[in-house]
Amino acid sequence: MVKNEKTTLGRSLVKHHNHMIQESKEKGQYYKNLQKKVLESVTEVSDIDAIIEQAEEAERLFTINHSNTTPLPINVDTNSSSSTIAAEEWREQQKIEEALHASSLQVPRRPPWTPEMSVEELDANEKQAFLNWRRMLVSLEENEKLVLTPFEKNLDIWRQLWRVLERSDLIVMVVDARDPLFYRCPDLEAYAQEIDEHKKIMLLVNKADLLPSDVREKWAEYFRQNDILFVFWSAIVATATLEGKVLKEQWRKPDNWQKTDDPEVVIYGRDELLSRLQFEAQEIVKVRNSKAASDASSSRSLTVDSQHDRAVVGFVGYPNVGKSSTINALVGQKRTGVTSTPGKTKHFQTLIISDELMLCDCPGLVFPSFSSSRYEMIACGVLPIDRMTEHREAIKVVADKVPRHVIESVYNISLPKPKPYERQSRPPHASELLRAFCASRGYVASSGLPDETKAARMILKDYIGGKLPHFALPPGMTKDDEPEIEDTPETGTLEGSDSEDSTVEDETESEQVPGINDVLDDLSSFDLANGLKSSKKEMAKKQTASHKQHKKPQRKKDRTWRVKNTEDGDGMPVVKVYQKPANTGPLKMR
Ligand SMILES: Nc1nc2c(ncn2[C@@H]2O[C@H](COP(=O)(O)OP(=O)(O)OP(=O)(O)O)[C@@H](O)[C@H]2O)c(=O)[nH]1
Repeated sequence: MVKNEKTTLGRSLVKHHNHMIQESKEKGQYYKNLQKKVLESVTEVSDIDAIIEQAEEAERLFTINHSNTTPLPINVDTNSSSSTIAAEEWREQQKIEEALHASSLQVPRRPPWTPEMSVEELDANEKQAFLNWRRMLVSLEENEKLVLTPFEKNLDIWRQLWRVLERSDLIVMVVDARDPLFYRCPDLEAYAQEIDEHKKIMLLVNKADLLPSDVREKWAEYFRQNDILFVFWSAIVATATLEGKVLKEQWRKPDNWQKTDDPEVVIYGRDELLSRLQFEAQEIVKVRNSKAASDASSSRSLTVDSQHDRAVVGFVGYPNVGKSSTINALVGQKRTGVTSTPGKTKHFQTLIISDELMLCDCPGLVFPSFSSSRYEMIACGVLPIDRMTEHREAIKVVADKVPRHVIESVYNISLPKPKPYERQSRPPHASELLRAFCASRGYVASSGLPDETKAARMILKDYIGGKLPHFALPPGMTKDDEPEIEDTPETGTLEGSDSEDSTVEDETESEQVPGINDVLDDLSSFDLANGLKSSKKEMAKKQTASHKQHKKPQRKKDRTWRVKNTEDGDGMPVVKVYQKPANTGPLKMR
């Protein structure tokens, strides 16, 4: 009897315990779901997701408005018929179409509002306007020659931008100095002026420490010619100076950074930037206030803080361009989170600097664009590396932009030379770069093949962080105008005769049809590493040391890339070096 009682009590205790666990699990899931909903950047929506999401939204709006919404056209097949036209010709036509539709590529506008509107009304209007905007972009994609790259699809993120634009007098568009136009959104400038004609946009060309001064000069010229207000800046250098850190040389010679007589080419310091921002913003406030005094009806365009005569400067831009780093440097302490992962800032923040100046940090936004591929966006740091599915596509962007000898020098690797029948100046193939990198570091996946995914991630991090130097030139400038990227010692990858051959062929730049000897040569030099030093010397060594070939089975020899290069000095310890964000490394600034 006593035993029975005990068993019942035990059972009910266990039952109660299990029940509590179940309850807490459910709660946990609930809060997790809630958290997920908070504010997440959405740039990738599959067709089916888009259909479901838009159907839900359309239905919701229908019940609110009782109005008929036309079905949203979804372009499910974006690739049709393109295969029939030659790639080059296709690209040309695409460019024409892109230019034709450039003006349709707008950022979404906030619908007109008044303070008297109810929250629900405001919300419904904004959602309807956003849906119309998405519809417009989808209809653009119906044109098979137009391909939109991933862009921000979360209304709440755009809402943050709307608020920052409305509040700010001066809007600072932060761009990455290595390709300022990629990160510039001209329509944002138009939109800011639609809100208030007095607002101005300034291009803050951040990460200027990664740009040689002669390239800065070229960009300065371009900005001046196109009436673009700009400032060269480096948040990382300003922060280091503020903290009294001595920045040591990183991967290039910094001595010529400030070698310029042009005050507009100099990289601004913190105090200079603060006073310039304050000056520009206060000018705007002054003009507006004097206009407002004569025209009382323009109260709608007054910024919130203009009542206090405090100028507001808003920072906007793509993810990862350095908005938060800039604000931290300007404020003088860490007020907003900084990481190399795009999309860190989720909500806009305001920071009062003084009675005269307030700063406003907006979450990074991926603006709609035609011109760049998803992989370019990953390589440029605006989409997270985690979104990379085809790592070779992303590495191709790197291989195309960083000169071959620079890659070899930075990584201390030898990339396979172009075959005699190929264009001698061709960039390395992604596969060549990845395999040479894996070989030098001994990266092997569980399958036993080179761990290209790991290599791709590391290379991309270096490319984004600045360890692999690269930069774009202003439109209209050719490669001949490109200054040589410095600090690239001869890697000694090329045998004397080979390099002579290549100089001759470089001049002609023609691709020849491979002869039978070339094909046989390629086959004989083929190995899994496809990028190791398969030089003639090595071949000769293999042939003469025939006794070694007898001792080692062929299979083992073909896989030498797995363990090769440990004597090259940068085996696994490289991980320690390269995993550290490149920009935390010290730089010397004069
Ligand atoms: N070399 C260099 N790197 C910089 C500079 N400014 C920022 N970075 C780096 O760029 C990365 C992104 O910086 P953040 O300040 O987080 O960029 P953000 O624009 O606020 O990013 P989101 O939060 O995604 O909007 C970090 O790894 C920074 O260390 C700079 O002037 N020079």
